Amino acid sequence: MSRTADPDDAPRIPLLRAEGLVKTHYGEGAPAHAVRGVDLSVRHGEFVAVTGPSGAGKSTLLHLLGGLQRPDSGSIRLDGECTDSYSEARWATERRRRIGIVFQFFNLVSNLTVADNVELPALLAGTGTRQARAEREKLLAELGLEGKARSMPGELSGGEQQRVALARALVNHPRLLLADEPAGSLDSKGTREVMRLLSRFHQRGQTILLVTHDARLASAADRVVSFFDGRIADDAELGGAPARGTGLSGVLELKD
Ligand SMILES: Nc1ncnc2c1ncn2[C@@H]1O[C@H](COP(=O)(O)OP(=O)(O)OP(=O)(O)O)[C@@H](O)[C@H]1O
Repeated sequence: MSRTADPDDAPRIPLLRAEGLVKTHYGEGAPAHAVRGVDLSVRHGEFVAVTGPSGAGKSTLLHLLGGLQRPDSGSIRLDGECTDSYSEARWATERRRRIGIVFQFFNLVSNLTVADNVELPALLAGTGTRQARAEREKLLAELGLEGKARSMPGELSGGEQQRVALARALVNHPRLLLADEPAGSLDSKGTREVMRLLSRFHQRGQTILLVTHDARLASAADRVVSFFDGRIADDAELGGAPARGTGLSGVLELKD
């Protein structure tokens, strides 16, 4: 049965707690044991990078954590609340309200303007038109896209599209931002922009779980979870960073 956390417990309860997650994909060939028993907690305000080689199971893990796929076994708690019995509709609601997601290929709605792409999740979450517009304007200005509100996604560069996707993911002030290879299809300039923005939002308290195969990008996080063959091989706080979110040196050194 799902349990809503006592607000007094909030600082001690992880924002996300996954226990014993297992997921096998059954496709045309042999079954792919993508996630083979993963325990992972993410505290409020953390910036966690999940890194590892191609095929290690990173994206599958992110999909499980965002309710885009269901685990074969194991459970996920959000803010202390068990999600095991969530329906698809409930997960969709949670993704609008508590979990923002950005993907490698942006997944913007191609026939909606930039403004509408960003506003839509706010309207779907029940935010009034005026407030949704205000949130959209604030985010687009913050992300350097104020002149692009009336553009269509196809008229933007990859980096700009990913910033729109980030605005869309953040418009409802989610507790958790999941980012699946957000720089995976960007050049080094776009990569730096996106990583700077993730760090900036993190410094303001945004909890982020970033999936990346790129160790340099992972160094922007304050904790790196190394994934290998469906399991966590290492889970390390990035000690020595002078302050939260400042481990960007590897990213900033990326050359065009
Ligand atoms: N929908 C699917 N159907 C069948 N097999 C899948 C599916 N999704 C993932 N897999 C397989 O599960 C394993 C883990 O894939 P996953 O995409 O989670 O890894 P990854 O670490 O994110 O890899 P990459 O960095 O290349 O994206 C791989 O063997 C992959 O081929």
